[in-house]
Amino acid sequence: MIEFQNVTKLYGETVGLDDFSLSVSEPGVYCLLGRNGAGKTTLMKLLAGHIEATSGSVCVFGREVSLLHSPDSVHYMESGAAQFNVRLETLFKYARSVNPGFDAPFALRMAKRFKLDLRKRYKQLSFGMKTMANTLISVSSGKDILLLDEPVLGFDPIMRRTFYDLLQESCAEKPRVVIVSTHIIDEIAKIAERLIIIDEGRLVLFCGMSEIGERAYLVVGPAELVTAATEGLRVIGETTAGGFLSRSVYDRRIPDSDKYTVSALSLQDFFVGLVGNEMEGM
Ligand SMILES: Nc1ncnc2c1ncn2[C@@H]1O[C@H](COP(=O)(O)OP(=O)(O)OP(=O)(O)O)[C@@H](O)[C@H]1O
Repeated sequence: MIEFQNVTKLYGETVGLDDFSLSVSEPGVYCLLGRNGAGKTTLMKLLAGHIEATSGSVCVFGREVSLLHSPDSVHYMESGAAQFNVRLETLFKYARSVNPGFDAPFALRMAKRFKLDLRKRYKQLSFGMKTMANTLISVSSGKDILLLDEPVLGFDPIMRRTFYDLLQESCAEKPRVVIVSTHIIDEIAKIAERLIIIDEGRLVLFCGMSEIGERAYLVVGPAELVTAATEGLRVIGETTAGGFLSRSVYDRRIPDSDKYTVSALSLQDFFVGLVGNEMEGM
């Protein structure tokens, strides 16, 4: 479906992606994580054919993507790019006329759930509502590959919950690849099936969410016992307080013990441990 092969994207001397390879072959929700400037938007723009790789290739359904061949199966709306001066109802009609696959009934259902007033002009919407309108048009696009760049930016917690429910409903109705980039990590963790982490333009991790649940955990207890129990394992973060050591581990599980506690690591803590510590050379 999607194939990045040794893709490097340079903006002058700045690295957007660096020898990046990734192969996505199954539908599902993919959570794309990376720090600011890691290359998430660059990845999406390359996939949508909005920019071209400096070297390497990007293919969608076996066809190489370029500025001249942007894939019809991909929907991507650059955040902040749109400044329509029309009512939302007109915008939906427009979306339908340029894309016959646009699922208008679903878009209307979503707008109702989001309490979005379709008679309002796009320009008059609040920041969160504009994101909502963009997100809604994207999810209703009917395309096989959806790229959602910060789709819940400016949403209140209730709207975010509504969005995740609707995305799940939409994917159940029509399975497809949905790549979601967000900094609100633990919320997307609840619905994503797979995880892509990039850092400084490079792929750091690509795995199933269940693997994180199995292999990422926290061990807390007396320092010498925790040190011994986690010896040889990949420790991605640690803190000490009063003779107690707390270690975040990404490796095989260790057995439970009454000498220390082993508990689940949130995706956010896992991400911070993995990427934050690597940046500091751990
Ligand atoms: N048009 C551009 N011109 C110059 N440099 C750019 C351009 N677009 C992106 N970059 C640089 O490429 C790198 C990756 O940027 P990108 O926008 O892909 O990151 P991101 O992961 O989406 O970040 P964020 O989470 O902050 O949105 C950054 O160093 C950024 O400054």
